[in-house]
Amino acid sequence: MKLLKAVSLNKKYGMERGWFTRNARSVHAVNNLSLSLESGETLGLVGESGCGKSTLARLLLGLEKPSSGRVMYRNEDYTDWTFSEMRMIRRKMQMVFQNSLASFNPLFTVEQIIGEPLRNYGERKAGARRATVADTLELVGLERRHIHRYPHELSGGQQQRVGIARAIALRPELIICDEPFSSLDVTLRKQMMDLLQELKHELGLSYVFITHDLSVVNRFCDSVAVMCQGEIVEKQSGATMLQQADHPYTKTLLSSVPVQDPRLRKKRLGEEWQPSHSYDVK
Ligand SMILES: Nc1ncnc2c1ncn2[C@@H]1O[C@H](COP(=O)(O)OP(=O)(O)OP(=O)(O)O)[C@@H](O)[C@H]1O
Repeated sequence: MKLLKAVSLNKKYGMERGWFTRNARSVHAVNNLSLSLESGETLGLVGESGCGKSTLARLLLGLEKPSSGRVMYRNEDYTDWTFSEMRMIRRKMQMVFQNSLASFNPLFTVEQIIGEPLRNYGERKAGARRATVADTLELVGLERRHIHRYPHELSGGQQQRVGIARAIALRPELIICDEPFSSLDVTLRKQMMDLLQELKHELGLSYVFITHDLSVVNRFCDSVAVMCQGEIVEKQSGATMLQQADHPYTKTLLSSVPVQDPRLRKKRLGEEWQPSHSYDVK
């Protein structure tokens, strides 16, 4: 069953008319891009900085409208839906950000942060909200005592766990993760990847996972799409990608990223592996 589908998406910035934008150069951030995601799939989206990954995420979430092309959720075309029409789909599609702290209201406690989407979607009873928040905290590996803490009283890993808890509070079907663990150290990153994997099985989630880290793709993604200058230049299964990349851009990407399975790296690039150069998260 296709959960999400994008057909010939284009997003151009700087095309608006006005004194401020008149002389600005336009940017073709997403260029004739099509992709689909099956229910239960984890799709990795990799590509260098500025290639359009976050723009694509915003288009898929309906936070921005494409210049042309269509987006569909369970065969429902929501491209032209208004903000309020998007409500029911937003409930099913959530996002985890690179820097959760920046996305939290600093005056909210953990309980309020995780409870906010529940309140927005009609859960008026404080007791029921608190029970769901407590269940959700447990799911992400935080304790009840964290419920009254403010974001700045949490470690970076705990903040990301709260970001995940907020995303799953409404029990969505799809989570779009935009480099959620890039600020964490290797050990924490592995713990968080394991957590997402457990949640996937427990809650039946699908993921679009934006990352620079090819070891994540290898370990976590069922398939991977490589983006270059707003286009998907290659899409394959995660393991195949690291063994048989076709597109020259993907090969460059593979050779420039230090995180790789040492055996694959040796096989792909004919290099001797130096243990000190690897920080594989396995
Ligand atoms: N609101 C905007 N207005 C104008 N240009 C934008 C806007 N958002 C993104 N861009 C441009 O679109 C291009 C793609 O940006 P985007 O943030 O999607 O890339 P990215 O692959 O997510 O980068 P990174 O990995 O660094 O986050 C960039 O050239 C960026 O400057």
